[in-house]
Amino acid sequence: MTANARALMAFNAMKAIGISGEIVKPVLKNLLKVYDKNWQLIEDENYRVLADAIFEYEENKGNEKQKVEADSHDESGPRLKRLRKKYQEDEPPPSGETSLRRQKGPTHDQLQNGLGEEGMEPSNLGEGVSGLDAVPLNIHIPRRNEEHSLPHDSSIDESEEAPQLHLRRKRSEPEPTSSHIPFKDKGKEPLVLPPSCTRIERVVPTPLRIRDDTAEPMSISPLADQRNKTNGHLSSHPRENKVVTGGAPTVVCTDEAKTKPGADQFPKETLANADQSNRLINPKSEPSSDDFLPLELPVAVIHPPSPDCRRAEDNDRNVSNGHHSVDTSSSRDADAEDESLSGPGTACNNGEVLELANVTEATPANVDIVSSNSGEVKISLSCNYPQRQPNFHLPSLDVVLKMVEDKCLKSYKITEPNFSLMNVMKEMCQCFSDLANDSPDDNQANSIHIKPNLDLQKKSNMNNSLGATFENQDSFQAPASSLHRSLSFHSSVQVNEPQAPSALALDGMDASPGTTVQLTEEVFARPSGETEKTVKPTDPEFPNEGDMRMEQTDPGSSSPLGFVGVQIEMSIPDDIISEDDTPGLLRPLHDVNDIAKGEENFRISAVNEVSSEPYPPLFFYIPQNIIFRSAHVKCTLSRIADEDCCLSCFGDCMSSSVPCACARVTGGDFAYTLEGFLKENFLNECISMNRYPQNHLFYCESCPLERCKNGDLSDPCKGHLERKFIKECWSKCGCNKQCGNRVVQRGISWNLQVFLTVEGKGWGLRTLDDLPRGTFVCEYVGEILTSKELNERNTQIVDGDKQTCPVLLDAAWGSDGVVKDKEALCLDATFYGNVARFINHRCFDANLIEIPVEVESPNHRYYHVALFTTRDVEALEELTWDYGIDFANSNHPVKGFRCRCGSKSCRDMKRSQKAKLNPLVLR
Ligand SMILES: C[S@@+](CC[C@H](N)C(=O)[O-])C[C@H]1O[C@@H](n2cnc3c(N)ncnc32)[C@H](O)[C@@H]1O
Repeated sequence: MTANARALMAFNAMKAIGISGEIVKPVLKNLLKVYDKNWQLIEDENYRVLADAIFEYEENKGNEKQKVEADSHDESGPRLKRLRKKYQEDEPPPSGETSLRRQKGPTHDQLQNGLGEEGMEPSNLGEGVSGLDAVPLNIHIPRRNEEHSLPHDSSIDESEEAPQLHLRRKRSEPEPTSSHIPFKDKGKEPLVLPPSCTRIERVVPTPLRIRDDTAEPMSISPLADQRNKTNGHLSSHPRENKVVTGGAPTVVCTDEAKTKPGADQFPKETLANADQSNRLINPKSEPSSDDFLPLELPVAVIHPPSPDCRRAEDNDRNVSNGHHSVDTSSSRDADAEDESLSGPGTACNNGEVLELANVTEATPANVDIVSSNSGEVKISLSCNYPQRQPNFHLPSLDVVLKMVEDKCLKSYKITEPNFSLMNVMKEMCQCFSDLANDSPDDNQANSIHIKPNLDLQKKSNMNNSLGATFENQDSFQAPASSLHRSLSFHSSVQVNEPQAPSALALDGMDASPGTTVQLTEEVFARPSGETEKTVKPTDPEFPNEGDMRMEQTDPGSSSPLGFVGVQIEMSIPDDIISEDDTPGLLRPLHDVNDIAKGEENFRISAVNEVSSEPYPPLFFYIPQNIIFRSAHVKCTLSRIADEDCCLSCFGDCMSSSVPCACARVTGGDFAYTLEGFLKENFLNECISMNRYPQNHLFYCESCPLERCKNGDLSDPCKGHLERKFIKECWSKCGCNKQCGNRVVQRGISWNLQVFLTVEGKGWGLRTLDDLPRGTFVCEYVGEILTSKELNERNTQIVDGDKQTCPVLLDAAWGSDGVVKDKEALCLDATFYGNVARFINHRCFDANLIEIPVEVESPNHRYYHVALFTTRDVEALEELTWDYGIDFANSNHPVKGFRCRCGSKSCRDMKRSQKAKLNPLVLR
């Protein structure tokens, strides 16, 4: 924000409490000097310092006036009334008190003319005195432990003409116990103030906003960020809402400053010396509680007049409260602002230069960077800076972050435009906090302790400073550091209340009831990486298409299209190709208690019982498909004719004796039983077609798969498997979300777990529940891309083991003869995917089968791929499905790997032959 904007906000804030700009201006100007243009300090606690300084200033002027009047008249005239209670040396401030004044303060005229005792009675102050509503003011309430101020120095001669500015030092305060904080003004009625640390839910329309320094992009998913940022809308997902008016972390926190416990805060000698300069802001002892660490702050001293005050200012960009100084741009702004306030050449019009002098010697400065939501875990930088090194200064945190991000972007080929180092660190704090707070006792039976890798521990000085142990822990469990490569995982077999997926609109708008949501059919990426969505004019090929507006009526329903229309411009990061564990691999960190990060109905934990490899490969967890780039997904309401929906149904279609229109695709019968499992016949047919494909292959005229390999000289189609479809009811149908013909769209309904396989297949997925045959397990979710795009992806990948495992959406490619490239779709879960990306392959007799499911589109080219059990599966059994790999065909889109499925019918002949020679190969 520019200095001018900040100045304007300061003026507005003061205006809101009745102080005119005329009064504010000189004081603000002076404050800027004192604080070395650190606006933060002025803005903290809703301009508390500024207000205090103004009152001081006015009081002094009032005193002067009274003095003059007393001299010239026998009887005293009206007196300026102090508006605030100044904390006296021995008197701690009231609990939770802030100096924020909600009362309508005196006008400039009142201040000039003096104000009678009665005039200051709250009852006479008019609206906005005690009610928060009337005052258009946002409040920056410091979090506990976070208030920092320097106390008033009683040694300062307050009768001086110049405003006495009080830098405030962190003051210890007990946690407020009441939300009603008495604000006394020499016996006046207390005003109701919000307690410190109180979340202010209401933000009144004003340029001032509650700052949310700690708020993370709730969703630590960059995708969500992308969605939010590129669309300029707030996402509808509650975790992503970061509106200051509500949501979780709206507590406004000032940056904390810390020091070594017990450190002498203000060396007496320096204070004494400075005092002689008649400008020392002398600290006074403040009550402290255990909650507070004494502050080690640079003390503000005022030097004697300097001929070159500008230079002095520039040389002394210093830190305050251990916090970073203003960045250079804001400094420039501040300079400009300073000039705008005082006019050119008057920057040092008092003939004084204020600087923040570092009075401690070789003092470590702690710069708090970021903390977990609850604040108990934080990342801070400890900086031991050399004594009196003239050029040493703590740089602006913003500038540091920018520099590191730029480096990361270059070094690690990060293509995510909204990549934020701060978010990564925030996520780290939160993960640490979550893991540390995860009580092993809660889940003892399901706790799996992995012995730390002692070698690695030794190498990396594993004895962590938290004193955490990795086995036999009592109450604290330290999360394993990814650097240390040791861990203690706890499986979370916790059943959450099933939650309806949040309403998502394609443009990222909050799809609240009745909201008109504009669905866009294609999303185009600009070269810059921004996204642009356009509604294409009617396509002659799809004559019914045109206006694609729809009414979103069900607030609890998932996206009507079942995928999020976000264009992700992404090239394959080098680290995927080379080394998953490359330091700096920039993907969201896994929450091993729930790798879905709350996106699914159930937590999906990740456990490693076989090695010290801590986490599954990193990827972006998405619960619904997203479009990569060129995929032409035709999902428009106008294309969904009424006959494709069961408009006349009501409640549960399964309760009707007559199958509804949606059952048409499954031969006039529902694919599901009343209990929500696949019907025997349907399942048997699907299994049979899968296992014995010979009779169910079709060949397209010009196969997109071959085309993208060889262009016009493409080989003939090698055949695609015809598949049986399920058609579920959806939002345009008359039934409700609980309708028995809506199974897949309701999401995962069983406890699943990601685990490291012992057979060397990498990570796999297993069930923690017994699953009956025909159970829907999960959808295969990933990026929707064209087979051409997939081919391009595959050609970039050189290491066979780090390949994509895409699913071709080719079940209907033969029906139209020639499929256009942009319509030849597939799903790839390598970078963006859901839990299905962990399901390993098993030849022939896998316990899962993939079945196409149409939810929102009658277009067979785009459908969902759902995985159902082919037999009863016991708890803890690995879930597998047959990728359909032709191990002999090196051109197969799923690149071959050495199959370790263990099936007697394993199709990987090389491996099978080896196994015959050495039975140990197949365990
Ligand atoms: C979709 S991923 C499955 C999850 C993967 N295991 C992981 O750790 O992320 C497919 C990859 O898993 C491995 N994989 C899957 N099934 C396998 C099998 N039967 N034998 C050996 N490796 C297998 C292969 O490396 C394959 O490329």
